This record gives sequence, structure tokens and C-alpha cells, in this order.
Amino acid sequence: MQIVILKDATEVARYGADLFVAQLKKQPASTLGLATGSTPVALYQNLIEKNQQGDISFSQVTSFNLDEYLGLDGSHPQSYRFFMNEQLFDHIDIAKERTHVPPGDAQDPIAACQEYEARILAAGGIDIQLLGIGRNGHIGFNEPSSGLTSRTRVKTLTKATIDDNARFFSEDEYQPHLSITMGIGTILDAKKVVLLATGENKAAAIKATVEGPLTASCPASALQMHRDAVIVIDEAAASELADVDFYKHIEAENQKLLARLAAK
Ligand SMILES: N[C@@H]1[C@@H](O)[C@H](O)[C@@H](COP(=O)(O)O)O[C@@H]1O
Repeated sequence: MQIVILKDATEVARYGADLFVAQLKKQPASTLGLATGSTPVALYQNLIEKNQQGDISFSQVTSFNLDEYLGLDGSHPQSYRFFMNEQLFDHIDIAKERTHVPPGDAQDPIAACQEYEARILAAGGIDIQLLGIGRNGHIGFNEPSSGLTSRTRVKTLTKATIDDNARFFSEDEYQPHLSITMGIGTILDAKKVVLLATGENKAAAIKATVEGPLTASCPASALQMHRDAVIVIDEAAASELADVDFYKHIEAENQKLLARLAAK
């Protein structure tokens, strides 16, 4: 795991966006894994700016989102399809037919999960996967106790996650308790994984992810098993880590090495 600790949410978004920009420059026909929640919004704004300035193009990109509420179709304002259109897809040169979000309105959700896995495979797998994290350590909608090798499937949300996401729904609005989510195994298959977290309310989850044991009690701890996982966090989200100075030292050395290589 590469742990990158930055001053604030603005720096976190910029660092995360730069990883996606680098991927798109290296491989314009990349397959991107995308995420929802409030954390990735600023990263998406960075990508929109770069696209509108002509610095990067999404014209050859295929994308797969992590998850969707089961019971909401894509026209529902709280659906993750709606969110992605609003926050990213409507503002960039991506072909909408190559953007995939699990179908929240699937008649047969189990078949839809298998088809989602098959589509990821047919696209050649995910080159770079963006992740946020829930306060209980969930990634996508893989709640605590999720199988560490799980694939895309229907998952029941915990009360904590329902409560955390209630702020997006109005009082009399139906809030789904079920989701379709990529599994932890699906996420671990991505070639690179970038997890962003900001704010003190994520500090305990980040501590468990980075320094805790590998355990289904903290689904994000599975990233300890990934060969190329980058955890990009601000000082507040890093505040419970025991080895902050060590992580900062490693990252400074990494940056020096990269600068030396770039100068060659
Ligand atoms: N399914 C999403 C997750 O993918 C996201 O990481 C989490 C945290 O969201 P936020 O970034 O708003 O804290 O919320 C939801 O539960």
C-alpha cells in the first residue's frame, strides 16, 4: 500500500485526479472504475476541467461504477447513475453507451450481477479503480462481513450506511436498503486501486484499513493484499494512524525517486 497524506481535501482531489490523468495519457482507451459519494466529486471536477482544456480525452474510455441502489432506476435523482451523469459524464467527451452502472431496476438482479462481471471481463478488466470509504470501512457497498473474494452481487446495507446516506434523501422519500455492488474480489482484480478519504469521521476506518488486521470486519483492509493500492488521505483522515511520519517519509522518498527518473 502506498499511503499519501496531504494537507486537505483539495490536495487529495488533485493528487487522485493526477493518477487518472496519467493513466489516460498512457492509455487513452482505458477502462476506469468509478465511485460515488461526496468524496470523489472534487476529483471529478478536476477531470472535467482537464477534459475541457483539451489536456485529456475520455472518447475511448469505458467505465464501470462500483455500485447502485437496488430499487432505483437511473432517472431517480438519488440513483448513482443519475449522480454520475450529473457529476461527470454530462460534462466530458465520454460515450455514454460505454459507461456502466449496475442496473438498480433489474428484473432479475442476480442475472444482472453476473452480466456486470462478464462485461468487466469483456472490457479487459479495470485499469484503475477509484474508491471512497464508509465510516465502517465499507468499499462500494461491501459492508463489514463481506467475503474478501466476493464478486458483484446483491448486498443488504447496514443501519450505519443507511443513516449516513439518509442526508441525500428527503424525509418522505423511499431509501433503498439493498444494493448491487462489485465484490471485494472484483475490486482487487483492478490493476490499480486509488482510495480517497478526507475528514476526521473517516480516521477510524483508515486506521483499520492501513494498520489493522486483514479482516472482513473492515472490508477496505483487503486492499493490503493488492499490489498497487494508493490510499490518498488528508491530515484529518490520517489523524488516528500510528506511523504518520514514516508514511510521509516514504512518500517524500518516492517523489524524489520519480523526479530523478523523470530528469533522465
Ligand atoms: N456506496 C458509497 C461508497 O462507495 C462511498 O465510498 C461511501 C462514502 O461516501 P462519502 O464519500 O460521501 O463519505 O458512500 C456510499 O456508501
